[in-house]
Amino acid sequence: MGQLPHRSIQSLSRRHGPLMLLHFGKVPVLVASSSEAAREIMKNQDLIFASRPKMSIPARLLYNCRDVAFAPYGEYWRRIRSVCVLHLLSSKRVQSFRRVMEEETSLMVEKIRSSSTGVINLRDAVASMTNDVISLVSLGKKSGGGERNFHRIIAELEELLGVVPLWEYIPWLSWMRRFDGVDGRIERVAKALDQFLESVIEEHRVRERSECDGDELDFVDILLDFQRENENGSGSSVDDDTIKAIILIKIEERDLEKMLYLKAVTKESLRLHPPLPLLVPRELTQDTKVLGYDIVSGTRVLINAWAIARDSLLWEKPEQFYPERFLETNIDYKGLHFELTPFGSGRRGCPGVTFATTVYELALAKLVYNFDFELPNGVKIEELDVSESSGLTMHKKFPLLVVVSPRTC
Ligand code: HEM
Repeated sequence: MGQLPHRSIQSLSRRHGPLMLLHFGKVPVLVASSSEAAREIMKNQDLIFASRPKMSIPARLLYNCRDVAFAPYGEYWRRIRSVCVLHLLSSKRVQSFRRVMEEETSLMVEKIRSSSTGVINLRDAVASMTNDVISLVSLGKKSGGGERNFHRIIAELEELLGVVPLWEYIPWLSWMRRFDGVDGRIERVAKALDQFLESVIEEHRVRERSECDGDELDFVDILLDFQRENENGSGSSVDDDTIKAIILIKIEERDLEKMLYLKAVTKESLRLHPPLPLLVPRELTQDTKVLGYDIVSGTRVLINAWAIARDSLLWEKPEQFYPERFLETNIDYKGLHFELTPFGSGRRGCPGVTFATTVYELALAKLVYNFDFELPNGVKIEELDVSESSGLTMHKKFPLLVVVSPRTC
């Protein structure tokens, strides 16, 4: 599979077709690489494809998969997802985070403006702003000191969630665990995360809540309220580990309406560089047929959204960055168009779409409004290295260094 499995799977599917059944050790894995196959899995048969496989690394790091993204399909998942969607990720709630987003994107612009070096690492500037927005709305405080360290741990968590160890699929290779160092990293990260989240929860518990306006509550406040309501009411209890697991998946993720070109640029960026190229693995819970092939219950499912978004049968000049293509079509990434699903679709589709795209578009709008950008040392745009790094989420491998100059008009 190599470091970039979406690329290896794409070349395999070019030879063997858009629906392949692979065997990772003993585990059957169905790989979908066409929009028809993706529609079949995420829409027509969504219910029986809505579970997640139990994988040992997420289980250890995410409190036995008590987070929304890795929890198996069922009542527990339905309950915590609805808390996230209703209280944290709805359009109304995202609008209430708007002030934080405005302030942090303006602060990013000011930092860039006052930088004396002239050459800016844009990748890190945007990542740091996104981390600050997410820290503020989730934890109620900004990155700094201990939290900076926390962002390093989160980066390591993200990397570990993307590791697919051989011993996961081939049990007799489990002796390798003693030598590959993965277990040690998992234990270190799990401990550091737990200590940090414990302290955040404790701080929120002892903090006096003044006449708090509902909109000022952060994610942890809301989850603690949910915990209290469940203790007093008839619902089943929500313990601290559940709260920690839910916070983690939120953090890890990290008058625009009229700006059509800007929206087209967002779509084109997500088409060419979806942060989760293979989405999040699913698991089939019932025997079925997909595009005429029999698939047995328990099969894992990967959807190569990256390959579908570059399929030459669906896209003209698919490798070219050409935002204008979206000015002439209504295709978007909200889960209804299976040629573009960077956020997945159906029951397990990403509930953070509005949150993510609002921050992204606001940051982009402020950057292009305030600055002109050039690549340093006369490098041409076609020469820019856009290689990807490995992990659960895909990042640009090398920093994006740019020379900025303030716009005068
Ligand atoms: C550009 C940014 C983002 C991308 C590309 C993205 C993409 C995805 C994808 C592909 C999935 C799996 C979908 C599927 O299986 O069909 C997912 C799930 C999820 N995402 Fe996002 N996401 C982003 C940002 C966010 C943000 C900011 C949040 C929260 C604040 C978030 C919260 C979640 C959650 C909770 C799930 C699990 C849903 C479930 O399994 O029920 N995401 N995301």
